Amino acid sequence: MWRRTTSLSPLFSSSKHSLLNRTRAAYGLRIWKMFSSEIQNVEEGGTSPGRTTPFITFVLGGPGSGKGTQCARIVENFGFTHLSAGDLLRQEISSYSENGAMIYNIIKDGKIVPSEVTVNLIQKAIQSSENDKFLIDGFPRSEENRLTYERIIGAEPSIVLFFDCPQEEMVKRVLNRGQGRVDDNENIVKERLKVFAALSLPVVNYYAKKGKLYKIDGTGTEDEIFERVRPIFAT
Ligand SMILES: Nc1ncnc2c1ncn2[C@@H]1O[C@H](COP(=O)(O)OP(=O)(O)OP(=O)(O)O)[C@@H](O)[C@H]1O
Ligand SMILES: Nc1ccn([C@H]2C[C@H](O)[C@@H](COP(=O)(O)O)O2)c(=O)n1
Ligand SMILES: [Mg+2]
Repeated sequence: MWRRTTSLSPLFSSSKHSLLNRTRAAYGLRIWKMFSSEIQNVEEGGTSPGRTTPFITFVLGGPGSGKGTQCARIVENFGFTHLSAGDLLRQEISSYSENGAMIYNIIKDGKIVPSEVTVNLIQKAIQSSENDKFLIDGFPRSEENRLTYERIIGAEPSIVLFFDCPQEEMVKRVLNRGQGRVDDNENIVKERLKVFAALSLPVVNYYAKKGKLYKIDGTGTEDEIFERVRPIFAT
């Protein structure tokens, strides 16, 4: 069953104690320890020294469904830090890191990079940020991605957004993107769509069953789509 954006549960509470309870439910011990000084403060009823427990939103959708575009709007309006798994991987390629060549060879074929590589990049990015609200865009792309994240980070997302868009529209957007991405061509976009249907949709269904999924109609203008997203984050 899909969660509808019209029946929104409050995502951000003004009460520190309800934040504590909600994040306790959502996060496992390892990520909880990363933020332990703040937790102690909240439990003692003290004031926050600037860092709170993280609120993590996974952002899912097929290639060209508008994840990156809408994440930029959420960042502008709600102060999240945007971590695109694809961008983190592309940075590894452009910095000629140890895994760069391997990542390039996988991305150029529209396949999925080994989960540990991607999760380690996400973990580093979270740890090096001062923010406590993250959009993790394009992740998890597979059940294996999801399970590896849970194993390494020891946590689950607070919520999951899914941009639902017809294939023809996604293909049109990808082919018009004009950013010179090695995977933005007709053959590879077809492969990415197949990978999305076979490996990513099961993850979408998993979070729907857990009641964490917000399915958003990804058609229309960027503004129209953002007006569907806004109520999810508005207090
Ligand atoms: N509502 C929209 N209508 C038309 N074009 C759009 C819309 N939203 C985004 N675009 C354009 O479509 C292209 C793909 O959008 P975006 O990069 O946000 O998708 P994505 O889901 O992040 O894709 P990928 O998974 O391939 O990174 C971009 O050129 C973007 O400007
Ligand atoms: N969890 C992920 C995310 C991305 N990749 C690889 C494979 C994708 O085709 C490519 C581009 O990602 P995008 O920018 O479209 O989100 O990056 C992956 O292997 N695993
Ligand atoms: Mg993107």
